[in-house]
Amino acid sequence: MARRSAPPGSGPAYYSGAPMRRGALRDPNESGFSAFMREEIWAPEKLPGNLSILTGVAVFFGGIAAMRTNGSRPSKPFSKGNSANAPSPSRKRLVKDLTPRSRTKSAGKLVVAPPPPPPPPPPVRDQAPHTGAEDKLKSHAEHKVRVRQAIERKRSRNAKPTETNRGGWHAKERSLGGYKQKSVASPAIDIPDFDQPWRTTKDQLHKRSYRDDTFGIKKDGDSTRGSDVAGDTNASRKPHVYNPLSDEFDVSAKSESTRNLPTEFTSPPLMEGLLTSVLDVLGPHARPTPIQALSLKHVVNQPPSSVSGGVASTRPSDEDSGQWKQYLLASETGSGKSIAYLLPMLQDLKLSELRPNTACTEEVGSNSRPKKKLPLNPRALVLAPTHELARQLSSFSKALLHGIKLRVFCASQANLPSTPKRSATASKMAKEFEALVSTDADDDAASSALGPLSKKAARPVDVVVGTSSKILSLIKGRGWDYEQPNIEDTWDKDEHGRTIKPRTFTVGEPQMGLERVEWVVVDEADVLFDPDFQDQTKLILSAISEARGQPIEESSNVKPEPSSPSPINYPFNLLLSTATIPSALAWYLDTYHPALTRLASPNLHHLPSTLKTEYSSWTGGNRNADIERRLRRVWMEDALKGNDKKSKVLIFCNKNTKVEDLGRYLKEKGVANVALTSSGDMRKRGSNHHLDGFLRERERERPAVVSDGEEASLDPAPTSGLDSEKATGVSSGDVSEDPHVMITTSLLSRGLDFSPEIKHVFIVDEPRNMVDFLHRAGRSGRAGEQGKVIVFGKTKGRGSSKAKDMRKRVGALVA
Ligand SMILES: Nc1ncnc2c1ncn2[C@@H]1O[C@H](COP(=O)(O)OP(=O)(O)OP(=O)(O)O)[C@@H](O)[C@H]1O
Repeated sequence: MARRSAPPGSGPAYYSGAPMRRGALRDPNESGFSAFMREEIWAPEKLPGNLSILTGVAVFFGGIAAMRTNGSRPSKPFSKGNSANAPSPSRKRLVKDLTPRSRTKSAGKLVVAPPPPPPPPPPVRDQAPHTGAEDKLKSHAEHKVRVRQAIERKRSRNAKPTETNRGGWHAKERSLGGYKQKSVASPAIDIPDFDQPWRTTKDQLHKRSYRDDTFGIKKDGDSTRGSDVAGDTNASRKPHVYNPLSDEFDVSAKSESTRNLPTEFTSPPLMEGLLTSVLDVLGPHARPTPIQALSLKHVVNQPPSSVSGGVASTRPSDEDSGQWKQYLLASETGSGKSIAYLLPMLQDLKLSELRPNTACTEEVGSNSRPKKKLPLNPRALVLAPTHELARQLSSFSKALLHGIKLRVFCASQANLPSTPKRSATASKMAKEFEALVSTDADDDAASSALGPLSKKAARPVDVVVGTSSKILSLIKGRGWDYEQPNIEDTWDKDEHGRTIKPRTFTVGEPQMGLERVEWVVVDEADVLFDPDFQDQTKLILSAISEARGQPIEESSNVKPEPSSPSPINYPFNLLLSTATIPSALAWYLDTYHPALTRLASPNLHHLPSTLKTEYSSWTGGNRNADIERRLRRVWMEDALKGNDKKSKVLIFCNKNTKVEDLGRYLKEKGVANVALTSSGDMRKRGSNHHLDGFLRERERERPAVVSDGEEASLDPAPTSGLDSEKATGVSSGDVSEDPHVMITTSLLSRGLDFSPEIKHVFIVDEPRNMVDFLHRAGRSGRAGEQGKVIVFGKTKGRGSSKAKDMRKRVGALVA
């Protein structure tokens, strides 16, 4: 049967059409309002819902009305004994009552400001009969007063600092001859004058309240030393704030804050010649960094008024009192600690030289009977953990000595242990040294060791800089620590299987006397007093004490510890310098040097404020490829910024094998690089040429002007480190350009002053601890230069929690 077609305009079969509209059945005479009421309000299906809405609205408005009349205060007064009839306060009110009215943030904790004065009493009314209307009026007036007070409180919290609350939380940026720092002052904590240039920012203070009191001096058991800071102590007010890094750093709370630090290198006056050299090196507008200011104030012996590069008439007061100085200088990386310890030392050496009856030539101690004169007889020693650092420090010291003509000798010749096994270069150097020192007698011998000086210009060495092991071999003779294998099983065998008795090794002659040593600087003290290196360092210090006639006797009965210290008083000035105070160092100092004064900058244990932190995620594939990509991104950013020069990048790995692997990979990809491991051949050269292009280069040292105006060359080949000779033998990808990448381990993370061209530090392996991180990162962003540290890590999936934890820790270091 044929299907009937649907009528035109009809919908599909499932389409039911629009429902009939209500209005369709409406009485045409009914008004719109009554239709609305009938259909929307009174309609039986809507009535219950409408009634609940109405009830809700009524309760809401009723509640408001009730609160307005009775909410602010119990309608009936109640006493302690009558608390039963007290209205139960709302939770909001309860909280409000328990919370201090006004709070001020200070130094990372909430400092509770005194509560505001009580609200003014309500206007006095006539003693008229009490009516309900009057109660309402009264509560309304009180309510208005409270609202006004709340507004005022809010305003005062947001208010800009006034003159009396100068600084408040307002950070002020100042430019300081190369050092740009933010400054802030808060009346709530005791930090130095507002005029001091190295103030911390609000954020810094907030994040590290525990450090506010590390600015300044700490001298256990001696409150008089800090007499010029008397009254400044804020130890009692120090908030206890949890520091997530406290297991790694000493955040001891025993320091005092200090005021009135010098803001110029001239105050207190340095000797004229020394001041000129400092300004030559740093620039004419340079100002002391915080740690330098502390050193100028507390460690530098001011020259007597008769001296301004001329002749001193008296010894410095410290010497008169028979007190040897013991100071720890602690401040963040790149903040100028070298100058902070060199200035007091060099100035004092010069002053003692100018003194009548020159003490610098006297030998001290009861056993100072005339001995065989040794080639080196310095008055100061500077100990450094690596040869590279020793060379750089020696060059830097020389640059500071043009004006005062003291002589520095770098004891580091090659990066080899002091065993008889030496490379050809090293033994050649040793022979040269021995030949030089054996040709002349007495002090001239030492000066001849310093290079081709004419006899007229020859002077004894004043300062020796070197690694502990090198200095020990100068003191005790080359190979003093060489252990002759006595067990026959370890001896070599010839082709017939017979054991060959090893050649007896003769320990070399000592080359350095210690009787005249008056100053010892231990740079990177946290390394050199680390349990691994402590023995060597202490051996040198005891040897000096013995040579000066005051041998150190260690008590063997009780094992000393901070609670029962065993103070060691060395008969010379001892300066320790460090960017981090790990717990081990703090323990050592508390135990053996409880009287040592700690000078610390406000930014200690934080990254330099000019150093930005960035995180880079591994993609999950080839990590070397990720590093290469990031390197290229750095250079692309340089190009986009219009920089002609590609910035240099320092990459830190944990292991030598990783260094070599990454070096090879980058080389294959055409990225020229220097891969430097602790055992690399490049380090055996006895110079810093392997770091050329990466270390900060200063103007080549000017020849020293000797007393009669004659010029003489000071530089022996091994000590220079600033020579422009290009490094050879470095692994290089693209031979057409100098390497822009250096890959290394923590070996080079200590103390070295890298070039400002190093704008990026890559940390590709998780450092062992935060101390290590601070030192690695601190190779960039030095002396107020901009820098960036890029931390690589896994941000997703398994193993990412480690990276997250690392981020948290790094976050706590951000200044
Ligand atoms: N007052 C200053 N003004 C400008 N530059 C300075 C000042 N003092 C030092 N510098 C420069 O800052 C750089 C870093 O100095 P230095 O190597 O002494 O830092 P440091 O605190 O010892 O660092 P690290 O902890 O890494 O050893 C040097 O190039 C130095 O010349």
